[in-house]
Amino acid sequence: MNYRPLPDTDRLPYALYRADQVRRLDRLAIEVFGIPGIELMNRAGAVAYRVLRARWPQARRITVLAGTGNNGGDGYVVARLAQADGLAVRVLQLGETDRVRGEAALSLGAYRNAGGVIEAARELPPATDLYVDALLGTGLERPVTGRWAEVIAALNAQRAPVVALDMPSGLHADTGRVMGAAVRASATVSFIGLKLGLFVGAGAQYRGELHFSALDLPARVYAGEILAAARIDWARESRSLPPRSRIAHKGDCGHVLVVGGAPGMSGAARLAGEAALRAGAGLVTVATHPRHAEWLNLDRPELMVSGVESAGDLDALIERADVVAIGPGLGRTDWGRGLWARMRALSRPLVVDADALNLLAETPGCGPDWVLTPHPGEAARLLGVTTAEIESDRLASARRLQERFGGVVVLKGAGTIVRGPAPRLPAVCSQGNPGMATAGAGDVLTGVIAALRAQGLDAEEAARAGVCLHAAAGDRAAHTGERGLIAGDIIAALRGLSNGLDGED
Ligand SMILES: NC(=O)C1=CN([C@@H]2O[C@H](COP(=O)(O)OP(=O)(O)OC[C@H]3O[C@@H](n4cnc5c(N)ncnc54)[C@H](O)[C@@H]3O)[C@@H](O)[C@H]2O)[C@@H](O)CC1
Ligand SMILES: [K+]
Repeated sequence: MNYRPLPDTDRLPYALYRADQVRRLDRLAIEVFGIPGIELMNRAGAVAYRVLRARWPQARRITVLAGTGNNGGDGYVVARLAQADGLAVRVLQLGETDRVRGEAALSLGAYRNAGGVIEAARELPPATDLYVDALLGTGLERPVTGRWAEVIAALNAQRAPVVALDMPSGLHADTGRVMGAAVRASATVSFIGLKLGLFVGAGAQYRGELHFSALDLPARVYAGEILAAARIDWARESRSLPPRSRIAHKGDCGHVLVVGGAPGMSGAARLAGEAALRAGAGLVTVATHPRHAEWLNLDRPELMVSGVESAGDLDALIERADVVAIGPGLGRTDWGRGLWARMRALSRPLVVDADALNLLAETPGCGPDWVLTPHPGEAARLLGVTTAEIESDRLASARRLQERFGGVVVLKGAGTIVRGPAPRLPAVCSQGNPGMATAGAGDVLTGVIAALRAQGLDAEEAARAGVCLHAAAGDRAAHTGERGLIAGDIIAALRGLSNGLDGED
């Protein structure tokens, strides 16, 4: 992922918080642990300044865009430090400085006492090497409009790097929604707690390279706060993968049955099957339409294939399988409908994807041992809402899906969410890239989750690990470029990653 550790910034933590929670942590640090607010602000500004100096050491002219809240306060600290270092600094203010209160006012005073000047933000200076976005942080409370939106649009239209303090201004800290306009940052330096909105919604699009500092707050500040979600990545989730027994035989590594591949859509089932093999399943059978059953595994003979005319043909196959992945290329004709109807009636561990989800949307039901893997469009059909509604609060959408359909929900998209039954924390995957928006990538994920489930992980572990393995494999495949990345490239990266050979991207 887009993260380079720098001195003075911690490795990205796994805890994600909402804005109200981070405010509570702030308050606790100040009121209970006695760290003055201005001290926190000075630390925040200092960390951000070090990040920008380390990343853009050649920048001599720095322009700070400041709002009237504490985010602006952090910005004045950066301005003061840059000025003390002999850089050419301009601070452009949005909103009146006489509205600046509290710690931000102290910070403004310190900047002015050091000879700093504040200018009204009329237009962006034509020559600047770097911008600091200190307009809005977690205090964003309404859509960005008028002059603020114009300044943000101008910032996004120019070419100099932009370092956002705490959050890219205009990005909602809880949902990652763009509130009218948002700063497209080159880097974001976030403080105290990582905000959910940096990882869900448009977060990945707007945050740029991500840095974090807890500002040296004692661990006890965090002890009482239940996370809003956990960030997950392959480095961490790979730990749930059991080591292979030295005396394993193929039956010990699980048997996955993939059900799908209506005429014209055999590739989807084939991709899911091959992905399951590469993610370590001992045996994989593809149950598919008889029309192409004979040639489906011609170039992948390790896959077993069974042509099924109708649901009755499935029974013997189900008997031998540990996990069934149903949906890739299933279609919605009588053939696919019959197979889905048979599968949903059985209490087998299922991974439900693609057309099986569309059929589930037609006749809703609930399964305790299901992993559902909808993309936003399928999620919208399942909940009877629009895709835009799903996307406007992805975490809430995943919760509603889980409550309605049971099992574990994997809501795909940038920042894939894994949501098991409460009180388990929702998880947000911080790996993956837009190259993975390609035909068949979802089929690969289905195969991977089924393979991990078949190797003994429970539904939620398999969903979390599967999402991260798939995303890390996509990142690995994207080393040679996102454009033109195909599902087979993701499959090709699975094996190395699942053996710990290239665990971190
Ligand atoms: N002691 C603290 O509380 C610390 C706060 N920190 C910084 O403080 C930030 C939070 O500060 P605040 O709570 O003051 O909030 P912000 O500075 O994020 O913004 C609040 C101000 O912006 C205005 N505003 C909100 N939405 C707007 C919109 N759409 N258009 C125009 N104006 C809008 C509000 O009226 C208010 O004046 C954090 O993101 C972080 O950068 C850090 O300095 C660490 C310590
Ligand atoms: K900001």
